[in-house]
Amino acid sequence: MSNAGQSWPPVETEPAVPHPKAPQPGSKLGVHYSHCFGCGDEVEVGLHLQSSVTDGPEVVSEFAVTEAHQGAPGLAHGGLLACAFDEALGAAVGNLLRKPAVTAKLETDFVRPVPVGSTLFITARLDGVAGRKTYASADGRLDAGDGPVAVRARGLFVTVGVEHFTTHGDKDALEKLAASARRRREEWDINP
Ligand SMILES: CCCCCCCC(=O)SCCNC(=O)CCNC(=O)[C@H](O)C(C)(C)COP(=O)(O)OP(=O)(O)OC[C@H]1O[C@@H](n2cnc3c(N)ncnc32)[C@H](O)[C@@H]1OP(=O)(O)O
Repeated sequence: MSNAGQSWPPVETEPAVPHPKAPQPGSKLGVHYSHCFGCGDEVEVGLHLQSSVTDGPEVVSEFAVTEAHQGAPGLAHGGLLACAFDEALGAAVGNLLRKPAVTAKLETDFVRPVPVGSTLFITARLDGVAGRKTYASADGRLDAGDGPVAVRARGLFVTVGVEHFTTHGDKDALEKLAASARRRREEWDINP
C-alpha cells in the first residue's frame, strides 16, 4: 500500500536551507567513503551510486542495476533498492546541509519492477527540518530522469556529532580518513 496519503513531513518543520558552502548546482559529489556499499569505489559488488547537485536544490543519483543486485532472476532486490535510496537521501542531507546525519527511519514504495541492466535515476530533496531531524524524500525513475517512477522513498535523518562515529564505528578506518575528515570538519557544522 502506498504511503502517499500520509502527511509528510509528519511533524511541523522549517524549510531546510542549504549551507552557504553546500556544493553548487552542477557539482558532482565524490565518494564519501571508499568502502561504502552505496557509493564506494572499492566495493566490487556495491551500488556505485554517482550523485550530483541540481537546482532545487536536489541531489540526483544514478544507480546502474547489475546481476550482483538481483533478488529474483533479472530483477533488482528490494532491499538493495532501499539501500540505494538510503544513500541518495543521505547524500542530499549530508551535502546540502553539511552536517553529519544518520538514517533513523526509511520508508520505500516499490511501484514497478527494476530490471537488471536498467539505470535508476534517483532525485532526492530536503522536505523540512525540526531541530536535529531532517526529513527528505526521493523518486527513482527508470532509465531516464523523466522515465516512469519505479520506487519512491522518504526518510528521517538525525544530525549527530562526530562522536557517533568514533564511539560506534571503526576507529582505525576513521583515522585513515583523518585528512579528508579534517577538511570536512572545517567546512561542516559538526555539532547538532
Ligand atoms: C554522505 C553520506 C551518505 C550516507 C548514507 C547512508 C546513511 C546511513 O545508512 S546511516 C546508518 C544507519 N543508521 C544508523 O545506524 C542510526 C542508528 N540509530 C542511532 O544511532 C540513534 O537511534 C539516532 C542517532 C538516530 C537517534 O538517537 P539519539 O541521538 O539518542 O536521538 P533521539 O533523541 O533518540 O532522536 C532524535 C529525534 O529523532 C526522533 N527519532 C529517532 N528515531 C526515530 C524513528 N525511527 N522514527 C521517528 N522518529 C525518530 C526522536 O523521536 C527524536 O525526536 P525529538 O527531537 O522530537 O524528541
